[in-house]
Amino acid sequence: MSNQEPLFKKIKNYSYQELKVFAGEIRDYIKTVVSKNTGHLSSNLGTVELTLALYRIFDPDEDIIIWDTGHQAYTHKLLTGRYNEFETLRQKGGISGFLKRDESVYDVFGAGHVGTSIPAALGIEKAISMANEKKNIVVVIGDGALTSGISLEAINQLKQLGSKLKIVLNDNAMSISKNVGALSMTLTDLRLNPVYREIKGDIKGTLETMHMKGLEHLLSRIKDGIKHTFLGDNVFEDFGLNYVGPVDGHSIKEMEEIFKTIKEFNEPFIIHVVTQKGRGLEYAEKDPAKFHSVSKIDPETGEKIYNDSLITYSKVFGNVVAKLAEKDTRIVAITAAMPDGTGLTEFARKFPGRFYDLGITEQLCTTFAGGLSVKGAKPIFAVYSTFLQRAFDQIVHDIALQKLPVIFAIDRAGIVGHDGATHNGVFDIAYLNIIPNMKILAPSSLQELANMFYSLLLYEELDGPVAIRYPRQSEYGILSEIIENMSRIKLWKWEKLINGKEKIAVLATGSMVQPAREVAAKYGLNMYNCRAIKPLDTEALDAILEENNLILTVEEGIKIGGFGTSIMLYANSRNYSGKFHIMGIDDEFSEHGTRMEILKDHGLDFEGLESTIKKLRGEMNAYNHGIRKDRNNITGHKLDR
Ligand SMILES: Cc1ncc(C[n+]2csc(CCOP(=O)(O)OP(=O)(O)O)c2C)c(N)n1
Ligand SMILES: CC(=O)[C@@H](O)[C@H](O)COP(=O)(O)O
Ligand SMILES: [Mg+2]
Repeated sequence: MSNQEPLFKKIKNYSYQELKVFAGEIRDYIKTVVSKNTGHLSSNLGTVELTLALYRIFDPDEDIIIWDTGHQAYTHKLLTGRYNEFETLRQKGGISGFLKRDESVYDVFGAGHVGTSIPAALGIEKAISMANEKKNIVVVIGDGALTSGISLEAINQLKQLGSKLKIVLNDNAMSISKNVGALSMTLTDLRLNPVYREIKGDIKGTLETMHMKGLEHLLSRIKDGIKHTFLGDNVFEDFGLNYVGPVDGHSIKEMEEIFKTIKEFNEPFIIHVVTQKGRGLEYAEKDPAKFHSVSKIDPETGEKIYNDSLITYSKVFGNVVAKLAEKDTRIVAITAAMPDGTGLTEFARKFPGRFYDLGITEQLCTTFAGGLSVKGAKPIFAVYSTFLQRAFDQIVHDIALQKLPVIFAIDRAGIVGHDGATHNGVFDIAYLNIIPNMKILAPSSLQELANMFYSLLLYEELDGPVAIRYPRQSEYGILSEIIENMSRIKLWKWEKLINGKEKIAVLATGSMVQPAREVAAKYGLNMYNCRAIKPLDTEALDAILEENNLILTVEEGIKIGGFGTSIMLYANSRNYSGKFHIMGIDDEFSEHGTRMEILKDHGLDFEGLESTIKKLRGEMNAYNHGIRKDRNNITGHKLDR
């Protein structure tokens, strides 16, 4: 935890001119660090003035300020004692790119997934009132996050719970891509409707008069005249919130006036602040979605610094399904606000009528896919592993129980790298493995990913849901060749890759096949690509149990409930008497760093796999040698007699 004096104390004395200069410095600093460390660029450039204004009026030592998601809270980090450490953003051992309670007392509620701010703030508000304390509680939430299920569920409770939350709605009309849904249209209306604009013009003057006349006058006006100023009669009023706005999110002065005023009220408010995603950096302003989350870039041009011949699993997935959808008109693709990240942009362009971006609604997407499948469509829900966690019950109750043929394309499965603990997709094997009727596949290469979708979509009669999990990884490959070379594979059969010399079998799945294969080749071990995680290929497994004295399983996922656990249970049911070892991720949350650094921490890189395999092989040989020696001893002893 940082010992630096928090800057939010200092900025209270800055003039507006000094604030303007400081905002420029912050933008430069964010650009410099993010371009070399990776991170969230556009969203953070948009919240600089908003954070400065907020922290001049509300005091993080006195008030409670909760940020949703945290991908836009870099200025918050800079102002709350982490200015120097910001250089280490998202690096191993450095500060997190999201909100983390262990990192700072000012990160009141940890986040990374959207929509947690209003629910958590409501709980905090109730706990404070139980302790007879009084504090201002402020939430900062984006227009995208506002549309997520739990945000709306929480807003629905505000009135009933007598909440006094001050919700700052940071509206940039964007989720990662363009925001979608009716609420986003309402926000556009509020932003653009000339009636509101006109009234907005009144706000400043009215507030000034109100301040002059004092607080009592202010309070007396809240129910009547205030509505004229605070634009009532919109959807938020129905939920018990006083609506204020729209406010210019790049005018510190304008925001301060509003924040100062609403702070005086013991009433719940939504303050509609309009910001520009990517503000102040030309390339980010032009294409905020592209610079939402960036890998290393040239800070001046925004050009990516990467090897052009590497392609991602997401890109192959997206282009493959866009190709296959030409052949089968029943194929439909769904995303929960991640069309770019999941690689579905090409599909959306080619088949707008068969593409659904339903906003940040993983639960809705899952059950919606179920509905589509009931009437003969072939829905593919493309989703990051970590976000699919939100839809566990929908997978169980709506999909698997009813044996509905929904395909889950699970991207970012495994360690994601710099995003860290909130985003690692390490639980999906375990949480899907335990669901009856669920099938799970994991490709070991880009070509195998293409072949899996090809075989599944064009040849397989599905009798229930299938998940295909693949990592946040780039590999060498040429997209056109991968698509041209697509062929039918036996989806549920494991592939023996190496006929070893020893009675040791390595059973690896997905991203772990390639590194495990290198080690197995070096030591002459039997090596299998276990592309089907569930159901197990029991025909192959029976033979493996028969032929080997040591079985090692390797997966990029949590060990408990994972692939290795399934093999162990099966081996146990067959009274396997050989040795068994599971390699995967221990029962802990992994930190941030590069993907390779974190895999190394878990012993899942080449060196880690080699050292475990060498050790186990050594123990095995010593054991066998021991048995032979014991046998010799016994025999010798007998001879002695
Ligand atoms: C549950 C969940 N689903 C998806 C995401 C991915 N995600 C991160 S930020 C974001 C967009 C949020 O939009 P908004 O709240 O408006 O923030 P902005 O970036 O526009 O400031 C999405 C979809 C997530 N973090 N959590
Ligand atoms: C904040 C958030 O959840 C997303 O922006 C996520 O960080 C993107 O991850 P990728 O960079 O892997 O697409
Ligand atoms: Mg937004």
